[in-house]
Amino acid sequence: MSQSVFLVGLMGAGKTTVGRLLAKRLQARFVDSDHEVAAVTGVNIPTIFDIEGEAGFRRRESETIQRFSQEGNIVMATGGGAVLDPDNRQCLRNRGTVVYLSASPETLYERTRRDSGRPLLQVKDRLTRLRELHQQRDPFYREVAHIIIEVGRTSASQVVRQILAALASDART
Ligand SMILES: Nc1ncnc2c1ncn2[C@@H]1O[C@H](COP(=O)(O)OP(=O)(O)O)[C@@H](O)[C@H]1O
Ligand SMILES: O=C(O)C1=C[C@@H](OP(=O)(O)O)[C@@H](O)[C@H](O)C1
Ligand SMILES: [Mg+2]
Repeated sequence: MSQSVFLVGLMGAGKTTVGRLLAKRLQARFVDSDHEVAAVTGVNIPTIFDIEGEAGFRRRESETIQRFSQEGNIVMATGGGAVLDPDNRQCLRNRGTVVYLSASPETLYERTRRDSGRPLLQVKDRLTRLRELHQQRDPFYREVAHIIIEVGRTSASQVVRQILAALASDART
């Protein structure tokens, strides 16, 4: 495979988990954009939000996406908000195959239960926040995606199998 694969979707959809497994199966390099942003700054995502605000984090995220999407043969897990920036959407759409891992807010709620690493979910009513984010972002995920996978009750390895099947019948790969 030389065409890169970019995973998009909300927090908890499984982009990081599935991306790592998918990269192994495709013998491609795995890149997690959050991980790269943290590596460059030397601090974790909540600390970047604290110091630079969400806007500072988004700038760093966009730089990371622009840089890594130029490489062929990678699997990249993007952060859930990467699609908010039209330049990011264009870049992802044009430089690889974009896979939207689509899940209900209820599923995302269950999966982000024990998490403290996502600043946007440090609120009292996490389910309402996830519903709002879903409503706001779902149209962007659908706009940018070449492939949409519903990930409700599917295990991560099943999701990988579904992506591989979809890639096999996709003209770009
Ligand atoms: N298909 C799946 N089924 C059940 N749990 C999953 C699945 N994919 C991921 N998870 C779990 O959900 C949580 C969030 O996954 P993660 O890969 O960090 O999502 P994202 O990167 O999209 O925010 C993790 O605890 C992970 O183990
Ligand atoms: O949805 C978002 O805006 C964010 C999602 C996170 O990544 P994951 O989608 O991997 O959790 C991370 O980039 C940051 O906390 C902001
Ligand atoms: Mg992630």
